Amino acid sequence: MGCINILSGYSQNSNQTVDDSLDILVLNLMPNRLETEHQIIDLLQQTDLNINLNFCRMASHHIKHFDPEIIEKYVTTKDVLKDHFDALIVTGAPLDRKHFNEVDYWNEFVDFINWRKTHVDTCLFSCWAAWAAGTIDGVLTGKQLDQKIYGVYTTNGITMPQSRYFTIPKENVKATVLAGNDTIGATLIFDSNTNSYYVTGHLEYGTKTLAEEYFRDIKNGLDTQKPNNYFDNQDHPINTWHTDATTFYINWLNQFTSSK
Ligand SMILES: CC(=O)SCCNC(=O)CCNC(=O)[C@H](O)C(C)(C)COP(=O)(O)OP(=O)(O)OC[C@H]1O[C@@H](n2cnc3c(N)ncnc32)[C@H](O)[C@@H]1OP(=O)(O)O
Ligand SMILES: N[C@@H](CCO)C(=O)O
Repeated sequence: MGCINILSGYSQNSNQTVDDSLDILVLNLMPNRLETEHQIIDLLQQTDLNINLNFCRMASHHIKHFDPEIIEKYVTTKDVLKDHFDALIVTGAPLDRKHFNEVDYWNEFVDFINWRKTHVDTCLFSCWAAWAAGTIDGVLTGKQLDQKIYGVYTTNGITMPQSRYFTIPKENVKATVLAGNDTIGATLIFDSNTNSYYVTGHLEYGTKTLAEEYFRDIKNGLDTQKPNNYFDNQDHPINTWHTDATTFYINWLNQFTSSK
C-alpha cells in the first residue's frame, strides 16, 4: 500500500528524502482548493506509490476564497525555485472566459511553466491549465467558446468529465493527440519534449462535481445547459470515468518509480 506524505509549508527537506517516494508538486488554481486537493489525493492513493505531496499556490494572487489552512499548507511558486520534482500537476481554473492577459498571475504563470522545463520530470496540465500551458509551450492553439463543453465524454477509449468554455481543435496541436474528436476537440495531448500531458477534461472530478457546477451556475442566473451523458433519468449523477482516471494516474506515475 503506498503512502501519501503531505508536506506542510515550505520544507527544503521535501526533496531530500532518500527513499523511493515520488516528489510531486500540485499547483492548485481552483477556487474550491480543499475539495480539489481531496480529489487529487484520492487518485494518487490509487497508484499505490509512496508520494511526497506538496501543494502550491500562485505567489501574486490574492485568494478570494481564503482559507487559513491553504496559507499554512501551501508553498508558493517562488518557494520552490531551487527544488526538483518528479511530477507536477496543475489544476484547472474558472478562467477560460477571460483572456490570458486578464489573469492577474499570468506573468508568474508563464515563468512557472518555463521553470518546470528544468526542474520537473513530467507534468499533467488539466483543463484551463492545459490550454494555458500548451499555449506558452507553443504546443497548441485553443479558442474560446460561447457554449460550454459540458458533460462526460469518451474519446479514443478514455472517459472524462469536461467543463470548459474553450476547445483545442486537433489540427491546432503540434504534439501527439492521444484522444479527442471533431466535436469537443483534443482531450488528451502528450508532448515528448517536456514529458507533459495536456488534459482538457477533469480526471480528478468527483461524481457530484459537474452537478455542483451546474446548480451553482443556475443559481447565479446563467443559462448553462445540463451536463451531457451524466445524469440518469432520475437526474442522479453517474460516474463513468473513475476507472479511466485511476488507470491514467497509475500508468502515468508508475513509469517513474523504477528510476528512483
Ligand atoms: C473551465 C471553466 O468552465 S471556467 C468557467 C467556469 N464557470 C463560469 O465561468 C461560470 C461563470 N463564472 C462564475 O460563476 C465564477 O467565476 C465562479 C462561480 C466559477 C466563481 O465565482 P466567484 O466565487 O464569484 O469568484 P470569481 O469568479 O471572482 O473567482 C473565482 C476564482 O477564479 C479565479 N479568478 C477570477 N478572476 C481572476 C483573475 N482576474 N485572475 C486570476 N484568477 C482569477 C480565482 O482563482 C478565483 O478564486 P480564488 O481567488 O479564491 O482563487
Ligand atoms: N469549469 C469549472 C472550473 C474549472 O474548469 C467551473 O465551472 O467552475
